[in-house]
Amino acid sequence: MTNNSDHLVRRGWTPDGGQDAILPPHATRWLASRTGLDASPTPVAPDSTLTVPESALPEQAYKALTQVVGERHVLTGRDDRLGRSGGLSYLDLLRHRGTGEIAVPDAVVVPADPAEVQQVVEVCAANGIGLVPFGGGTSVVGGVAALRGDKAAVVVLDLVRLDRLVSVDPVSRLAVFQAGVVAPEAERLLAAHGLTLGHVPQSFERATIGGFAATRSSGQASSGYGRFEDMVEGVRVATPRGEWRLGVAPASAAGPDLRQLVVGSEGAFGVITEVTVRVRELPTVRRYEGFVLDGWDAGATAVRELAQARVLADVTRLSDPHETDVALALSGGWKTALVRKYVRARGVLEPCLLILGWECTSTEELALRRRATMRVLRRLRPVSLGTAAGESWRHGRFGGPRQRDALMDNGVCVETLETATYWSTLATLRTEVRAALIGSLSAPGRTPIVACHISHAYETGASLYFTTIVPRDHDDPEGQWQRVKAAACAAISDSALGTISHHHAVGVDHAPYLGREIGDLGIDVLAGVKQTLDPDGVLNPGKLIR
Ligand SMILES: Cc1cc2nc3c(=O)[nH]c(=O)nc-3n(C[C@H](O)[C@H](O)[C@H](O)COP(=O)(O)OP(=O)(O)OC[C@H]3O[C@@H](n4cnc5c(N)ncnc54)[C@H](O)[C@@H]3O)c2cc1C
Repeated sequence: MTNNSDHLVRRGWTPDGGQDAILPPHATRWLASRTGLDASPTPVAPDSTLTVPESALPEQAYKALTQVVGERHVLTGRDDRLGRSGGLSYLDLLRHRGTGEIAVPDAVVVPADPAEVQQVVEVCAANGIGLVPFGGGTSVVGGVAALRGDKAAVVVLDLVRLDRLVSVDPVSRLAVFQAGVVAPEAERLLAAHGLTLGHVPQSFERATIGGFAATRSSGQASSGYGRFEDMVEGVRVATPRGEWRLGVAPASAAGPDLRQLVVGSEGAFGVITEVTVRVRELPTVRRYEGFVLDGWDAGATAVRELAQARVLADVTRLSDPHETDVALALSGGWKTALVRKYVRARGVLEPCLLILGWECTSTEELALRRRATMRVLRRLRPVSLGTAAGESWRHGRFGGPRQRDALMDNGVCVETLETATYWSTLATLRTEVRAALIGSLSAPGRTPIVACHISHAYETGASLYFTTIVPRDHDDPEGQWQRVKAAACAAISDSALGTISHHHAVGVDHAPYLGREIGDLGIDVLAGVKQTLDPDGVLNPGKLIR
C-alpha cells in the first residue's frame, strides 16, 4: 500500500516499538532511588496478542469507497486497522502494550488527492459512517481515536498520499502544501527554494501540515516563527456540504476570519486537504546557547522581560529547577558533574536552564539580534553555559519520545500536559498544577517527579509544559493516569487561570473541560458550525465537542 510503514506501529515513537530507545544504567539507578522504581521490565505486547474486532463496515459503504479510491486503498486487514488505531498519548501507548481496549477502525481509506478526499467524505456522510482524519497520528489527546459515536462503523482517512508541495509563490512568500506532507519533507521541499516554514514541534519527525493546522500546533521556534495558526494563509477543506476554500489576502475586514474556524477544528468540521502557508527565507546562520538563572521567578522574569522588550530569540525555553535537575541527572557523566560544580561555585542555588536559539540569514543579523537579547538578559545576571549547552539541547531535542519508550519499557508512568496563562498568574498556575500532579501521583513507595518548562512566550504570558515521571501502578495503569489527568485538568479549569490546552488541542481528553473555558454559548456556536458543515455528524465523532 503506502510507503508509510511506520504508521503500522502505533505503540511507540521508534518504528521497532522502542528497541532503539535506551535508558543508560546510571539513569535507571537514579530513577530507582528518586522515585522508588523497581525497574521490572514491561515489554511491549506482540501485536498478535491484541484484540482486534472484525470489521463492521457495511458492504454497500465498502463498495462505494472502493469506487472512489480503488480496492487497494480501502484496507480492512487486521494489521492495517490496528496500525491506524489511536495516537501517541501515554494511554495510547499503554493500550498497545496490552492494557485496556483499543478503538480499532473498521477500515482505513487512503485517497490520492483532494478530489478523492471530498468524495470519501460524501460517501461516509451518505452511508452514516464515522470518519477520522489521520495525519501523522501523533495526537496526544485522543484526537485520532477511532470512535464510532452513534454510527454503525468508523473509517480512518489516512492522508499519507496527499504528499505534494502544490505551489510556491516566492514573491509573496507563500507555499501551498497538500495536508499529508510530513514536516521534514515540507522543509526539504521548501529548502530547494531557499525557504523554510520554521515550524519545529517535538513531533516534527512524524506530524503533518494538515495535522498542525487542525490542532493549532506550536513549534519549538514559535517565539521567532509564530504558532502554526500564524502561518496559515489559506485552507482547502472537504466537508459533507461540499468543498470550502478560504484565504485570498494577507488581511481582511470581510467579517470574522473563517480560516480560524478551520484552524483548530480537529477534523470535526471537515478534512483539510491543502494549506497555504507563509514561508520565510531559509536561515544560514544559527546559534544556540545555554544560561542558568537562579530560581523559577528569576527565570520567568527573564523570559517575560525578553518578550516584552520584543527581543526573544527564535527558540526560548526555560526549565524549572526540577526539570533542570532531571535533565542533568539523566545525562550523567563528568561533563554534567562539572556543570553542577560550576553553577554552584557561581552562587546559584536553584538552577533553571534557559536555552536561547537564533536562526538567522546572516552573521550581521545574528549579531544584531543577539546583542539586543543579551542587553536585556544581562540585567538578570545569568550564568552562561555557552554554545555547548545550547547545541546539546538542539541535538537531543527530538529524543524525548524515544526516551519515553525506554521509560515505559522500565515500568514508568510518563506523560506530559500543558497549559498557558498571563504573566501575572503564571507562578500561581504552575504551583496549583504542580500540587495537583504531585497529590494525585504520590502513593506509598512511589515518589513522583514533576518537571515544568516554558517553551512558548508572548508579550502577555507564556505556556507551561509539565512532565511527570512515577513508577507505574501495575494493578491499575490506566486508572492511575486518568486520575492524575483529571486532577491537573480540574486545577487548570477550576482556577479559571489558564487554558485547557496551549498546543496539544482538545481531542477526547480535554473535551469535558472545553465548556468551562469557552462557556455554554461557545459550545453552542461550535455545535452550530458543526451542524452546518457536518449535519449527519460523521466527522471525527467524540472529538472537540461531545
Ligand atoms: C512526542 C510528541 C511531541 C509533541 N510535541 C508537540 C509540540 O512540540 N507542539 C505541538 O503543537 N504538538 C506537539 N505534539 C502533539 C502533536 O504532534 C500535534 O498535535 C500535531 O499537530 C499533530 O499532527 P499530526 O499530523 O500527527 O496529526 P494527527 O495526530 O494525525 O491528528 C491530530 C488531530 O487533527 C486531525 N487531523 C489531522 N489531519 C487532519 C486534516 N488534514 N484535516 C482535518 N483534521 C485533521 C485529527 O483527526 C486529529 O483530531 C507532540 C506529540 C508527540 C507524540
